[in-house]
Amino acid sequence: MTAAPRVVVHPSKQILADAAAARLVGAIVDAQAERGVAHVALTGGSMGSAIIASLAAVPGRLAIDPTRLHLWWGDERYLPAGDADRNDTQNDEAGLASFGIPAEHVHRVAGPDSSESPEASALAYGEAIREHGQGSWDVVLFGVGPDGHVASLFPHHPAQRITDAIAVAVHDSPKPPPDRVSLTFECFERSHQVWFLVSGADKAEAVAAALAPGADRWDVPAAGPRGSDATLWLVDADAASGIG
Ligand SMILES: O=C1O[C@H](COP(=O)(O)O)[C@@H](O)[C@H](O)[C@H]1O
Repeated sequence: MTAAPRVVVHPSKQILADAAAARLVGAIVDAQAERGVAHVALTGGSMGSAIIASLAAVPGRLAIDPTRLHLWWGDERYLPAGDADRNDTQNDEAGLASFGIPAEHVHRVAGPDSSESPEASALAYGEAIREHGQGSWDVVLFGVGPDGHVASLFPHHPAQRITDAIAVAVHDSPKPPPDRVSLTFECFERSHQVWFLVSGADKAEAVAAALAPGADRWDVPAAGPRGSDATLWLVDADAASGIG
């Protein structure tokens, strides 16, 4: 059973980031109270870093026990560690380290400097997720591209159709860089909460398409993921402008 999408519109990108950060603190604190340990999948892109930056200003963040929080990425660009175009680098630059989470709890996807191929990196990441044995994600954060992509799952891309795998190598990405690693839809399906963080008029068409009745994830990947407890579209007014 999954939760139907619920849309929450915010006046601006900054208010969206700030409100989503406060909501994330609450979700992590609740997960730690209910399940002991919280596992959160972060996202790259503009909103992925905006929420990290806003988290640093949430007073309640001190209610989070950083030793019982594990951070992962829903996808990563297959680039060397520290490369400016990596999602984790951009999240680091937004202030990730300020939360004092043990480095071994920040699970980074291996790049070409430490893995033989995107396939080997995807396999290793999947193994790491399996080793942590978490039954499901407490929160998965998604940005949404103008084409409706989420993580590195793009419209009509064969990586969407990989099953029986936690993570997949993505080649020929329509958005540079061409090689990436992404968690699969099958992996994302094991989520308590799925949140789509979307800002900007350039995303309005994708938001409307993903929320349209009968939307197919093959055409609009953002139509796919849903949480068992909540599926939230946290958007600003510009991104919501196409919703009927
Ligand atoms: O390439 C990517 O794009 C998406 C969306 O990014 P945005 O800047 O348009 O919000 C992002 O969520 C994903 O992690 C990243 O690899």
